[in-house]
Amino acid sequence: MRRKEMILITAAPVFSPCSHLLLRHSLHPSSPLRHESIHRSKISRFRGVSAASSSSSSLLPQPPHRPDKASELRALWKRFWKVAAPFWFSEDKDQARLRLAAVFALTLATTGISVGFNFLGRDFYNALANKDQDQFTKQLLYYLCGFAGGIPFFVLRDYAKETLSLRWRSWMTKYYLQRYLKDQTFYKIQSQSMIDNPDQRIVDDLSSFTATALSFSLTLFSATIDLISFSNILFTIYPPLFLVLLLYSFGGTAISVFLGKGLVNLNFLQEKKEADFRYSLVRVRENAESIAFYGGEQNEMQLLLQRFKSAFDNLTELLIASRNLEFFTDGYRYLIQILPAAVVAPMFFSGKIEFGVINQSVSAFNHILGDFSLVVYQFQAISAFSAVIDRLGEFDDLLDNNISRDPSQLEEIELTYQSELEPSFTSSLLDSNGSIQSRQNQKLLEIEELTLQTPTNGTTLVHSLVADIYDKDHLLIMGPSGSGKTSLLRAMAGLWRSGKGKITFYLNSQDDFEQEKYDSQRKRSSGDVLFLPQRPYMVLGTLRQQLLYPTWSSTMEATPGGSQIDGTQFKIVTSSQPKTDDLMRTLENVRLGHIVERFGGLESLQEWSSVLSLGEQQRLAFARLLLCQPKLALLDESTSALDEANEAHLYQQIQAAGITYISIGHRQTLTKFHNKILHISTADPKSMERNWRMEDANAKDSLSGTLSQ
Ligand SMILES: Nc1ncnc2c1ncn2[C@@H]1O[C@H](COP(=O)(O)OP(=O)(O)OP(=O)(O)O)[C@@H](O)[C@H]1O
Repeated sequence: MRRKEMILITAAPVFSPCSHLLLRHSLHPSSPLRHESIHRSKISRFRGVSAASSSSSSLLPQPPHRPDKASELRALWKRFWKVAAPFWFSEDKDQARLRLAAVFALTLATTGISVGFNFLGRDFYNALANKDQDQFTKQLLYYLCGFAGGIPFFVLRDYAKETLSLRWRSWMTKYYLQRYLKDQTFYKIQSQSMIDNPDQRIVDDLSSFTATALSFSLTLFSATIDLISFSNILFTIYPPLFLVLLLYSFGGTAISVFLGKGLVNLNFLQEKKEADFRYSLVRVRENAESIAFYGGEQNEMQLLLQRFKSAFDNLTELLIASRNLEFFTDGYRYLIQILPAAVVAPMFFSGKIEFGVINQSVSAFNHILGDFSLVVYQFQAISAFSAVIDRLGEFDDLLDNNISRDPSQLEEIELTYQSELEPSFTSSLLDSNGSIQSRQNQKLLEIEELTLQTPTNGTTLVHSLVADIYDKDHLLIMGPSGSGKTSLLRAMAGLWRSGKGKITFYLNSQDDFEQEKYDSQRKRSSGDVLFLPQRPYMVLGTLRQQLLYPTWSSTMEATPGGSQIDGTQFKIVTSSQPKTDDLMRTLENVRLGHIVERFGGLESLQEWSSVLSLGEQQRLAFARLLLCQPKLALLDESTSALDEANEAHLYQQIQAAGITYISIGHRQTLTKFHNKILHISTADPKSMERNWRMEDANAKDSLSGTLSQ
């Protein structure tokens, strides 16, 4: 529900004799308001069902069974409160409550002004009917003064409401983003298809929630005040008119609920189909090069048209259904204009009331009917709002980690970070010129009896892995495709917890350990561990930002409107930011110096994943690694797109920088940059045998191995 609707319900019947036309306009198919209603409407029984990405919808949990309407309403109210409450108890609560009080006060004032206009209207028409020119001029003046004094209250009420809604949205956006990006929740949601379209919930649903929640509360408030003020007027004029009004509004509500029930479902489907269509277009954009190489335009065209047609067909049905409903609702609205006049006219004819009272009763009737007919007028908006509450409530539960873990899963991998141990172990390592040296090193990583499973179906990938990684150890993980190499890195990064066993990192940064909650995200972002995926992630930004990612980021700005969510959680705190010279030198070190000139400097803004080759992107990722200088680097086939000479060069660079690394790779040429090799074979689901073997990279004979591949 939007601003225009609020005015229509509370003020329009008095301000304009053509209020019904305005009201009708707000629900006209071409009205933006109506469009939004149609576009967003869904029903709560569809909770949990995808509203956009068709690709994920089938994986989503089925909607829970709802026993009856009363408990459904209670659950909806609980969800509403859970989503709405935090802002009003946040650090910004004083400002928020003050502003809310101002909005309510202005609403009260506008209702008072409406009542005043109701009486002005009566006297105005009485003067007209009595041909009393002096009185008429006086009333006309009063009316004009009333407009001049009253209109600012209506405008200010709407402005105050909109700004409060924006403030609320801004706070909630930050609140949701903070939890979404915390503890890799965004990754769990995506990789396990927990809910559909979190992005849509953060952008559209939050915006719609704050605006509608505020509008609905104000509408209910002003409807109650209106009801009290105008019922009195109407009752004083003619009590039976009040009875007619009650019958009319309750009957109208029941009929429109009955006629409109199919519409809600169609609205829900419309949103999903439109989102599917939009999603296919986004995929064409994202995969433009692959599609162009394949020459797959025809297939894409067919798919796109198919999805559009599906949306089109549904919209056609929806328009027919809403047309049928409008036959009733439009009639309902028009009849209001003559019904009260028809009821009180006999009293006017018999001289019991004056002419102006007819206008007054029409106006009061309109007001009260508007209050009683909220369901008729706002049918689509109410159902859309209940769906928004459901979607946000579901998201909120997930972000609170209430449903992120499968309760049937009793065990999970334990991932801990401890301060570093005293150097106590002598390990062998390969130095840059290829000879083996022995020296005392610190243990950086310990893996104890790790059994790793896939999160969605619990397939075991690795059985009882035991491994120790010491400072300057370089481990290469090898194995057939799909055996679980990347998944092992996922477990080390804390992304996957399914399985059992223990992974312990021994890293320094004593200060960090004083913090109460110490999570893997913080550890990794503190620069101790850096992960390089096979396909490097290019952020949206300049070349400088590419190089600084993810170790250094710009400080978060204050929330608009002054709300004070702590934005520092994701601020990355490490050593001071590298200077331009360091960045240039590092680019030279990874043989990318030429791109600075090619793209016009470090501040150049490009779509980097498109303008750099995959090999160049992998070199850029190594530049990040060299700048960040982590204690431990996890490299997932991060040189797969490079020629052997470049690959060797990069490994020499990170060895020279003293970085300990664990790599995944298929090429035999990689072995010379590692001193340990972990061979993983595809796990046999029927066997509990270990499916891995650790060996010294220099014991070349054992590379033929005994493992079945
Ligand atoms: N989110 C997931 N849910 C369930 N299974 C998954 C998931 N992600 C990956 N898998 C499965 O886990 C297995 C191991 O995947 P992983 O990516 O670790 O293999 P890999 O050894 O790195 O393969 P490659 O060498 O081809 O990159 C695969 O069979 C894959 O299909």
